[in-house]
Amino acid sequence: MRACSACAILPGATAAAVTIARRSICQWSLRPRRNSLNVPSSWALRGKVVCRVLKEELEVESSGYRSGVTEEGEELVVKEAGEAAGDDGLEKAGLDDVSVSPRSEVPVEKERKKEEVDGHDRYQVRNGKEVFAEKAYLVGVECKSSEDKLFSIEESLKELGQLADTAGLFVVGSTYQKLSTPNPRTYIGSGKVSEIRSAIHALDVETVIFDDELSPGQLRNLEKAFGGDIRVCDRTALILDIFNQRAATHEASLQVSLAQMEYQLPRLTRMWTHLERQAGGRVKGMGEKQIEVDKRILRTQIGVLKKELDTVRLHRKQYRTRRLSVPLPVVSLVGYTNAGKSTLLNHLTGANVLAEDQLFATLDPTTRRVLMKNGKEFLLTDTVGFIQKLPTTLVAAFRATLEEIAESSVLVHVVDISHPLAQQQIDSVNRVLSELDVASIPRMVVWNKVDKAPDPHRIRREAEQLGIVCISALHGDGLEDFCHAIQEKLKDSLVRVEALVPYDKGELLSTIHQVGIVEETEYVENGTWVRAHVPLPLARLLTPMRQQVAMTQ
Ligand SMILES: Nc1nc2c(ncn2[C@@H]2O[C@H](COP(=O)(O)OP(=O)(O)OP(=O)(O)O)[C@@H](O)[C@H]2O)c(=O)[nH]1
Ligand SMILES: [Mg+2]
Repeated sequence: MRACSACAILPGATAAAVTIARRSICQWSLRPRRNSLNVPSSWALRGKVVCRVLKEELEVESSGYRSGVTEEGEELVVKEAGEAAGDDGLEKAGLDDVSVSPRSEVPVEKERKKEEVDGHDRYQVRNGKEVFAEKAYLVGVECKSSEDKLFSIEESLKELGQLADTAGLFVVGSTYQKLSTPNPRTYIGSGKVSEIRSAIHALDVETVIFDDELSPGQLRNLEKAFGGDIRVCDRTALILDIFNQRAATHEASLQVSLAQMEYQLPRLTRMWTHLERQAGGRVKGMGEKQIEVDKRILRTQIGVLKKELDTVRLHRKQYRTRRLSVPLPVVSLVGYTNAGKSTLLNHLTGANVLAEDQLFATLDPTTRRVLMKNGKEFLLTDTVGFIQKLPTTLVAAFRATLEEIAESSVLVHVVDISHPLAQQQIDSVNRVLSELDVASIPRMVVWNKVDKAPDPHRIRREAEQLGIVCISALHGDGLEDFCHAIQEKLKDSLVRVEALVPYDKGELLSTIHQVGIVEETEYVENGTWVRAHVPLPLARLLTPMRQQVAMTQ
């Protein structure tokens, strides 16, 4: 099992240090120690408990109890210890800090209460794994200064709720505050902090999620202010957690790990502040030295990951070059997350890409061949969806994947027209695209999910006036019109070529007819002279034959 770097750096550290590390956001998952098995095998962290005697992976029994097996093969149920380990705990880590109770002593009633919220079972199956849904409380800030925001604070919080749900959390409440600028210490004002603290107690909240990226200092101060066992995280950490859960391929895992480590690096400090305080007068104590060591370890890991990613990307590039030898135009589907891109790819190509009503179902690009009724073909690529306030670390990490779309002949912007915030989603996709240097690629907008729109007839009329194709990727409506529109659009991206194709390259000539528009052909002594409009990959393939024509002119 791979250890979380935030945990892995801790062996040898003391109980109190681990307690604090536990409250920080784990490298690999937002809630690893409570309900996933992403803990190093020799470390079991639960509440304020550090147990080194448990070996093997741990199974969660309830939010308050974990079971495991000791090195002697004895089964244990570990329950949350009382208050922080204190100075004593600094010296001793391990079994001393753990309350051990036989399995039968687990208070079943309390356990059951914790397992349900409003009658819902908090154990849910996500991506084939059973996870325990923590209770989350959402917090947003509407800044008067930021007028360029596309989403209102209510809308943004609603989306944050969807993200939390996708990550497997139970949202039990939310609040927001209007400020001229966020408070540099706690992001929100002190009155709001107290209000949230009350809500935490009233609603039994376990995680507080902020809608914007918090600075390491703000995170630390908020955790301190909320006290106890409350985990504080931000939108970026939440999205990183979803990406981490979703990453299915080696490249996606590497990209997400890298983004998580880069997010973690400046935030490492907060694990050690408690220790520094405990150390009292001992300035330059263990905590201070340790943080440098930890940062160095993390930087080394980041370096290793970057190298590994470079290798993976080289393979992808080679694959792309090979694909270019298939002279078909590439059409890329882009759009807001959950717009229906994968559903469209699946319907058109019979592919089996995961498409579900969750955010960020797709992380890796998939390319499939589409054969149109008129016999012409193109390649269709499905890409990762966009979202407003996309974390910069993620944009950077996925830039290479998104670069795929820079090589497309046409970009199809898939819009969920049934969504109440369709226009805002369109604008934020356009914003991300403007950062990706794809302005020169012909673009086409398609309105999806018309079947779900409140007034499909009005939508269709509007689309017709704007020259936009309406489809229902789910039901397959309008796909013929869609393919036709793509073909028309592809013409914009075709390159005009004149080439002399030798007679022994007959297959190239038929490819030109198949994917391009032929204007004129003439049979001459050395081959077939052809003037046509062809997709860029084919134009590249024809380079030597085009040069021959150029030399004779
Ligand atoms: N009613 C209706 N639902 C649709 C349509 N197209 C897609 N959906 C649903 O919308 C949800 C999201 O579809 P996906 O294809 O996963 O969306 P996506 O754009 O690939 O999403 P990400 O991969 O997260 O970016 C799924 O539940 C689909 O069944 C449609 O035309 N009509
Ligand atoms: Mg998808």
